[in-house]
Amino acid sequence: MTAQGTAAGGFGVPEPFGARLRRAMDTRGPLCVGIDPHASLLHAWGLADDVAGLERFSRTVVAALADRVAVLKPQSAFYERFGSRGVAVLERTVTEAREAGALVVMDAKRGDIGSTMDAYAAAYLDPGSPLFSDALTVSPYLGFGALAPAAEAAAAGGAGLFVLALTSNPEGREVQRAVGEGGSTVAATVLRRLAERNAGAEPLGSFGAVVGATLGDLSAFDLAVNGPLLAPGIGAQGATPADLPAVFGDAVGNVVPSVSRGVLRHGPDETGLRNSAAAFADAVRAAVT
Ligand SMILES: O=C(O)c1cc(=O)[nH]c(=O)n1[C@@H]1O[C@H](COP(=O)(O)O)[C@@H](O)[C@H]1O
Repeated sequence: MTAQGTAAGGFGVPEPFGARLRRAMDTRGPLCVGIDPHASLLHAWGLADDVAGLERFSRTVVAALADRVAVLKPQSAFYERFGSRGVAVLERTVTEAREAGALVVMDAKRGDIGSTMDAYAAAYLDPGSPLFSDALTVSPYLGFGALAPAAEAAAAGGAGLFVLALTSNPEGREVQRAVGEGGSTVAATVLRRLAERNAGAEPLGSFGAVVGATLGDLSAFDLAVNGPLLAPGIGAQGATPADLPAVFGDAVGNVVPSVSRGVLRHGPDETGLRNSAAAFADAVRAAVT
């Protein structure tokens, strides 16, 4: 069975994302590398800030890492800024990364009313779509329930969601730690709703939370959502793999630590990218075991 397994639930039934991710984490280690083609990185790699540069950058990251890291996470914004030709590069990047064995989390942070979420789900979570990805980052700030069409499409297509809960940036606090009608913080409500969605899933639910590695002690929050915890903020934003046990406590085994610029700055040399990802992966293993 590859990372893109299709038949664990019986012929024609896609294997759930959570199960595929758990296997990838166990065999490759849990690291996620973000593909964020900033203009400054294109320049640093000796590439032009144009569609050809974008394509070369993306192909290099995929060639260097898709056969070894559990997850690659392209950031849609850096492709969208080139219009339809940039989105075409994003499509090829997703396809090539998946063919090479990585799971792809599309970082597009979509979130809207339910009827519009249906269309976002068709774009990213329908296996027939050119942008189909193993999982999608989504925003719950139009209400967790508004994400239901995406959750249903993900379940039907063997894909997953990563719902913003406690983001890595300092500005997130005012929204995410605000206390809602029931007396819980917004983030605690998101986490509780994820736990409900993932109840009974084995070995891991398909509905994850985004929880920044930069946030320090999170013991006030119940991170036991029976789903993956995508943890950006390692590298350029200042968190390190050594921070993970203190931030995530007992949930650390379900953490997918995510690094973008911290790895990408070692390109365009493929060996440089591989060595950097391997060093992060080793540091994660040392911190978590
Ligand atoms: O959903 C995300 O991936 C995400 C959530 C979050 O809370 N913080 C965060 O930085 N991210 C994304 O993770 C990546 C971080 O990039 P680096 O700071 O270069 O490692 C960017 O693509 C961000 O958009």
